[in-house]
Amino acid sequence: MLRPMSLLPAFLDLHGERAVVVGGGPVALRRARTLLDAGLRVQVIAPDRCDELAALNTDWQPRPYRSGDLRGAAVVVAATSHADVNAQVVRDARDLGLLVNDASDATRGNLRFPAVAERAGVQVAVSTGRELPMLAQALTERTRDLLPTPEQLGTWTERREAALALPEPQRQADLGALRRDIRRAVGVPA
Ligand SMILES: C[C@@]1(CC(=O)O)C2=NC(=C\c3[nH]c(c(CCC(=O)O)c3CC(=O)O)Cc3[nH]c(c(CC(=O)O)c3CCC(=O)O)/C=C3\N/C(=C\2)[C@@H](CCC(=O)O)[C@]3(C)CC(=O)O)/[C@H]1CCC(=O)O
Ligand SMILES: NC(=O)c1ccc[n+]([C@@H]2O[C@H](COP(=O)([O-])OP(=O)(O)OC[C@H]3O[C@@H](n4cnc5c(N)ncnc54)[C@H](O)[C@@H]3O)[C@@H](O)[C@H]2O)c1
Repeated sequence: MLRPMSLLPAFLDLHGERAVVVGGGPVALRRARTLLDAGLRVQVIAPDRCDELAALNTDWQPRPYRSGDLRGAAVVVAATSHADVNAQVVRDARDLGLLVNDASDATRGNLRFPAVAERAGVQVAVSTGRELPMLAQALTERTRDLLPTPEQLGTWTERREAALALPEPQRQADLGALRRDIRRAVGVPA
């Protein structure tokens, strides 16, 4: 069993960077979708791939993994059905100082994938610090209905910017009112 540990919660801007996903099954598919949604260019290296993965906009190399495949990548996912291949991918990625996720043994890599609820750029991501993906999934499902609409977000952003431009004490007063409105909308005490 995976020893629970707290990880660094962080959101990475990797738009335009290259990701290499080794493997072409359902797990590689999930990771490829996540990486594409975050604006990365995704290369898939696998002798065969599932139909849904074929439908995505990736650069597919239809062959087994070779050391050297990771040059120029920012993020690497090892998601083959062979633990020894995944281990080699992780070693190569770590030698290059890259972010790497090992689908067969999360503790070997330095990158875990959270469950995510998202609307209009607001993202709530859950990691359980262990392997309980169904809990992470349930918590983000519960959160989804709390996410504001794009219209609410637009109004709140404009109110904040307007308040920041005001002199004190009006600035603090307007920011306080905005904070109360947001907390009420999300259902937490003001
Ligand atoms: C959140 C999400 C993100 C994502 O994957 O993109 C995610 N798993 C998701 C789905 C999912 N996972 C599994 C199935 C069953 C069907 C299948 O086999 O495919 C399904 C499908 C489903 O449930 O729909 C099985 C499974 N998962 C892991 C193992 C252990 C192992 O392989 O050893 C096993 C096999 C043993 C078992 O059944 O437990 C391990 C991990 N899964 C994690 C994340 C990380 C821990 C997250 C945490 O707890 O914090 C970690 C450590 C991976 C990592 O980050 O390295 C995504 C939900 C996305 C959403 O919201 O829709
Ligand atoms: N982390 C998770 O959420 C999670 C969930 C389920 C399974 N897993 C683990 O993830 C791994 C992949 O699961 P899956 O269901 O997608 O597997 P799968 O068997 O459906 O697919 C494996 C893929 O690896 C490719 N492959 C095999 N040898 C390769 C090589 N040498 N180089 C490149 N590609 C190669 C195959 O062509 C295939 O596309 C397994 O180790 C499984 O235990 C992780």
